[in-house]
Amino acid sequence: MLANKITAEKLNLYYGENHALKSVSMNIREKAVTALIGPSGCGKSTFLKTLNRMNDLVPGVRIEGKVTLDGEDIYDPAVDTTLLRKKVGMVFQQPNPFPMSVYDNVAYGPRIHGIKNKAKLDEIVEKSLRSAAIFDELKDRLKKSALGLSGGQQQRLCIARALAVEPEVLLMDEPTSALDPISTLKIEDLMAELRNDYTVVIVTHNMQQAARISDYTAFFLVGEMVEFGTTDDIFARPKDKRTEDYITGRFG
Ligand SMILES: Nc1ncnc2c1ncn2[C@@H]1O[C@H](COP(=O)(O)OP(=O)(O)OP(=O)(O)O)[C@@H](O)[C@H]1O
Repeated sequence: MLANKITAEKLNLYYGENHALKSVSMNIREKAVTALIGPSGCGKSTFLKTLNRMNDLVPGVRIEGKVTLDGEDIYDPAVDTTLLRKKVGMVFQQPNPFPMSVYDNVAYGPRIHGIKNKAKLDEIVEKSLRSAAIFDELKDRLKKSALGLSGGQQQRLCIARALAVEPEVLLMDEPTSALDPISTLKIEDLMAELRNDYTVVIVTHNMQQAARISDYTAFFLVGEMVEFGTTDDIFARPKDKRTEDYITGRFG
């Protein structure tokens, strides 16, 4: 059994009157891929965003309960959210490179965190692009605009950008849903590599993808976390009838 990296305890989240997360408790294991699955609007993205306090930015949001990272309460008022988001990085559904060069996209985070030395930045940019399996494709285009890349390349660049600040956890919100099948495969292969060094939590609509790439799976339904287990168990031996109905395609 792997160690717990993140623990959510009785987490409730309200967007105004909308009770979007209902007493969700979950242990997210270190250096493993955890997939969040469930029908549209069930709270997967909302839960994902509670893990680096991205929902704090939503007006009218109310959060109760606890989330700990390595045992520390991330909702403690003393927590610096910039440092939290450095540790817990995020990749979104639509690739969103900044309108600047490939190099500057990856160097952006390290620069913000105070790294100015050119040789050090060069090293970080190369290492991050390599980790995102895109260095060879882009090594001759580092000074070119990131907006000229294909969607799949942009998404791997965004992963490199997230890795450049040396996060411990990577949150991915449907990172392949805007990509073609070949780019999707590249990102899935990449995730298999990333699990060696990072704790990865991914929201996916695609159950085959969850089954292929994740070690653990959590099934959400209308704001509740219905079932959590190893991906093998959730797909082959679901305990809850609602999980079984969903994974066998009876609803959703
Ligand atoms: N910023 C927001 N403000 C108000 N309500 C929101 C906001 N984001 C999400 N919601 C609501 O919270 C509920 C859960 O949404 P969420 O996006 O977490 O679901 P999801 O499972 O990720 O859905 P999808 O698979 O369609 O992305 C929905 O009822 C949604 O309308």
